[in-house]
Amino acid sequence: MSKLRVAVLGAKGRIGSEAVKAVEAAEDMELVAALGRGDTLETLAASGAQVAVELTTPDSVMANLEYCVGHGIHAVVGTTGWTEDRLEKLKGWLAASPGTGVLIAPNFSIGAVLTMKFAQLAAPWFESVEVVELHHPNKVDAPSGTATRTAQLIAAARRDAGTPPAPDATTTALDGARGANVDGVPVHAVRLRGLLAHQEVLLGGEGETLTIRHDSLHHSSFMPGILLGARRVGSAPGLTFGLEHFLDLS
Ligand SMILES: NC(=O)C1=CN([C@@H]2O[C@H](COP(=O)(O)OP(=O)(O)OC[C@H]3O[C@@H](n4cnc5c(N)ncnc54)[C@H](OP(=O)(O)O)[C@@H]3O)[C@@H](O)[C@H]2O)C=CC1
Ligand SMILES: O=C(O)C1=N[C@H](C(=O)O)C[C@H](O)C1
Repeated sequence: MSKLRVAVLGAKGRIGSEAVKAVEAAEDMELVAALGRGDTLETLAASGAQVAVELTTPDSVMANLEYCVGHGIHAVVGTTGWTEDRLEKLKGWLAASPGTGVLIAPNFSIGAVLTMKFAQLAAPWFESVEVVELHHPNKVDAPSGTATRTAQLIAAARRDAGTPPAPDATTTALDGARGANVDGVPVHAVRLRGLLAHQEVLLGGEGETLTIRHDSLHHSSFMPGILLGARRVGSAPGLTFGLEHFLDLS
């Protein structure tokens, strides 16, 4: 059987360099290109890549995806920075390139995907809910893509269930003290040397609390999800948002 031809964008980065090794080690894949900043995207088409794994930066991801989708190259995207405007633009490119698939995964680790699922399930049952994400200090964006997605899923679950807003008597606060407001859910971002990627969802009700915590201790935690995404994205034309859709968890 012929191998899946995979390219990695952001190949010298923290997660991209790990993805290069994972693709090289996968028996059903061939690494056909490994691009860093400044490398020409024409290498992608010339390499015959079927799937591009996009692990760059929020300022680079859109141009890379426009090229990939325009050339019928499926994409598995871990890069953060997704807004409604950006998603709409991407959907427009995909509409003009039927058959091409893009997976955007706010988090590729199974534990993080399950954290989001568990949080969604628990959210309507507690009066209060807040999200705390903790990352290495080299991360350029805050809050993390995972925390943003988690808060959005929590907010939707509470809206659907008719759960009232969480109680909060704060009348005076230093800027930022109550975190960022993501769809009504406070999200707090910690940056600390020694950490990689961690998240807690704190839920509180009368006389009880529930904490859902996930820790990525090494970039290897993201690799099975990336490889799964690369194998599946070609059979999922259009936009898939969240790895849970390829894990039958949606
Ligand atoms: N979804 C998930 O599970 C995960 C997502 N991430 C996300 O992935 C992204 C990368 O994270 P991380 O590896 O820590 O960041 P790094 O800064 O370590 O890596 C990004 C790499 O991309 C390179 N780059 C920038 N622009 C381009 C371009 N146009 N073409 C090719 N390469 C480019 C950068 O080069 P230079 O240094 O020269 O700028 C750098 O080497 C972030 O958005 C992060 O949040 C990270 C881990 C897991
Ligand atoms: O930058 C990181 O490191 C990570 N980024 C993603 C995010 O913003 O959610 C995924 C994971 O948290 C690691």
